Amino acid sequence: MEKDIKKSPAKTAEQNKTLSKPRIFFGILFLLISVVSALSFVSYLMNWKADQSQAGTMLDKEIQSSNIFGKIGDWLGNIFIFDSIGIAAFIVAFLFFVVGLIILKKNYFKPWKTVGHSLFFICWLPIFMGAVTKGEGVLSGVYGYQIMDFLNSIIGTAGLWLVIVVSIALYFILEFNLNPTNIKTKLNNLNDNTVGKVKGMMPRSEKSFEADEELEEIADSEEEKITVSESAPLSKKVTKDPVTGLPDIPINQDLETIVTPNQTSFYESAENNSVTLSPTPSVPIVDIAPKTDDINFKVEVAKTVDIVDESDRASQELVDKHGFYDHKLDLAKFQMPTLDLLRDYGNEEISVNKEELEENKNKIVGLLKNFNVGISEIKATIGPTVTLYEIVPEAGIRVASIKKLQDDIALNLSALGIRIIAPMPGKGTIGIEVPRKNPSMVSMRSVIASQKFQNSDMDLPVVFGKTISNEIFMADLAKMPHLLMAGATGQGKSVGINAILTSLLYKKHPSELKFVMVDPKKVELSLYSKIERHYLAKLPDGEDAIITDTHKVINTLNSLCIEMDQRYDLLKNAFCKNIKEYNKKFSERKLNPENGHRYLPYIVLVVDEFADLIMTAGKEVELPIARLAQLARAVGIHLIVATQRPSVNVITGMIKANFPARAAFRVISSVDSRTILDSPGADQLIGKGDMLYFNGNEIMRLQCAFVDTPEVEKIAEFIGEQKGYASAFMLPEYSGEETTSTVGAFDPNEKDVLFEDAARIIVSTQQGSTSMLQRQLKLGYNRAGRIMDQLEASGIVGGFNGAKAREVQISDLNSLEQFLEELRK
Ligand SMILES: Nc1ncnc2c1ncn2[C@@H]1O[C@H](COP(=O)(O)OP(=O)(O)OP(=O)(O)O)[C@@H](O)[C@H]1O
Repeated sequence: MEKDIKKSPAKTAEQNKTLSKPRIFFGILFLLISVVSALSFVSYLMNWKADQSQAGTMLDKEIQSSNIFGKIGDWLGNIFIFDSIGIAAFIVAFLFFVVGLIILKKNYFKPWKTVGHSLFFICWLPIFMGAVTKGEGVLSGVYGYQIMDFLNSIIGTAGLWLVIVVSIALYFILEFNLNPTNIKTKLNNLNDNTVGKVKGMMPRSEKSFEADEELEEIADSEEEKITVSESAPLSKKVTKDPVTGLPDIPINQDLETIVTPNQTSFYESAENNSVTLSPTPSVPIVDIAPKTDDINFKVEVAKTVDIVDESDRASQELVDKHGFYDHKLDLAKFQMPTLDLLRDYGNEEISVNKEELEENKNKIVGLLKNFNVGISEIKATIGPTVTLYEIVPEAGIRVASIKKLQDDIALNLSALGIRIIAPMPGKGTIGIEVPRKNPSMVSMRSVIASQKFQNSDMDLPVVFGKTISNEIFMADLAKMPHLLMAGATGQGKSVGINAILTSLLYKKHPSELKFVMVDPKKVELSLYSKIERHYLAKLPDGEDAIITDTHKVINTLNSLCIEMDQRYDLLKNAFCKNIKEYNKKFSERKLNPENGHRYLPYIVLVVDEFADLIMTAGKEVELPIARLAQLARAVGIHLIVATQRPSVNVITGMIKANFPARAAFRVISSVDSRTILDSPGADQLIGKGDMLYFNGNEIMRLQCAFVDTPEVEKIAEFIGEQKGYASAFMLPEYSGEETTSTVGAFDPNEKDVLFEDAARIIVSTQQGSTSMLQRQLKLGYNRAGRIMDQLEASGIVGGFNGAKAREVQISDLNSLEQFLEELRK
């Protein structure tokens, strides 16, 4: 026992770290009481005759005690040894020791078993000592002597000894399951063990000795674990079949549970220490695994379990010590934004204007009658901005004939934004959406405060607004998994982006979510710069987290691709299919940070004006975006790409194919609507947040929730004022071509085919600007940059001049032509 404490001081210290202070205090107190009383008892036994006369003189300083712990020791000895149970008092000291260990969570002893055994001996030993000493001395104590005397008077000396012998014999038979066959087997085993012991006396290397100790330790702890969960099977574990000598295991008992603890520790320790170990008698495996071929087979079975169990055990140990990994711990005090940051726009109850309803109904019915379309039923559902009239046409009416009437109905109702849904999916009706004269606003506050949003367990919950039946509409960005947004200027696209970002900010802790923001318009997303150290991600050399420069966008997108590849490697090494599984495993401490594992926050890339990027950087932006859209979903990278111009050269087939979720605000033409939604309708919207959402199956009309710039500002301020990380989340460094291309000596063989054209443009305009080259020659940034470097190397333009254009060294085109002639030679 002491050996156990000594042999792993580091481990003990580590465990103490996790013990509460009162636990440590009381644990040590009990251990001290046990040691003090044991020493007092020893000292008392040696000096009791002399000291007993001093009983009752505790406070008299004149009188000295010869007990090692003075009068207290003397007093303890008197109480426990003389007045009560004699030398069985040592068992009491031992019990204190066990209690101390249990408080310190050192489960070397099984509590109830220990208490049971101790009680038996506390009763039996004093009587036995009484019978042996006949009441002479203190070994039996008063209790032992009295009982012995009492029994003696009733059943005589022979009867007394019979009781003593029978009781101890019964104890051993019950405890060790002794019967004649068993004893025989034990004796046979004893012979084997003697040989083993002789072998064991051979000198062993220090390493193998340590390994043995470790084996014992692991076996102990494993055994303990099983006891906690399956105490019954464990008790059966040690019993053996009297005939075969094999472990006595019920048929329905899980063999692995029994064999595993010992086997596990055996193999693991052996591997860890790189030495071959023969199981020693101290390792419990020997108890349950006599040397027969069958048992070897069991060892094989256990070995498979071994690996899983051991890693689980290691992570379980870590979890026991430190608890689950808490990714929020760095910003443990972070407060999620409160509702009062969002403006209350007052009553949002939908007012029912009966006259308007009646009027519209009559107009629809009348018009359809004029075109010989009979209606058997009509029903109105009032939404925030739109009323949906559902009609059931009479039998024999063709749906197409009603669809054709869209413009006529719009004219008749003299309303913009009429949409006919024929037929309504899953309803067997035809829907006519008619905008209301006095639409009600859907505030961000009302949707964020809703039960639906508050109780949502989506990974990346996005609340868009309300449907036309006035229900709150939410979608999980993690499942979309990428969103394409389009809408002509002033139709609510920026408000829509803010609504998405706000929903995420209200639900996700900074450790769980990072945004990469691209804002070529420079003003739309600048509000979010305040949350840089909480929620934004950027390149290690990036100054601003919100990217406005096309050149930096390319680097950032490529860096995101690297992050995606790295995340895939991490997932592969962790045998996880997606980021959720991976993070769960990481939190359960099953992944070692030393192997590069880390908690992975979701990354949401937001591009506010995609058309602008495509126009300036073309394929260089399109390719990484398409790659991310194709692959990044499983690793938690999601894209929100918005554009004012949903033309086919901006939203190419490659982009469209990888963005299953689309949100369309009002667009200018039905061609644009088809580009974004693959169907017309977005051109019929009424603006101001009226939108269509397509999730790959059906198109839904929604009223986007309204969140104003001052509200977003308040939220950003609220977050920004709180303690954040030291910097923004760092994306991997991207060392693309543009960063490696250094301006060296000019090599005519390597010059770009457009080199001369570029030189002419530069000289004729006298402007050494890369972006001008991009525009004029319709090049991507990288290529234009490379040409500019070549122009610099050849001496046509001067060196890089910060924000200013480069100096042009040749003043006119004639001189340039001569110069180029020279270069060609
Ligand atoms: N959900 C909404 N509810 C009510 N009004 C809205 C909503 N969305 C937008 N609006 C109104 O429309 C105006 C323009 O919206 P927003 O700034 O989002 O347009 P946009 O499409 O982003 O334009 P741009 O592309 O030029 O930035 C807002 O100022 C607001 O008055």
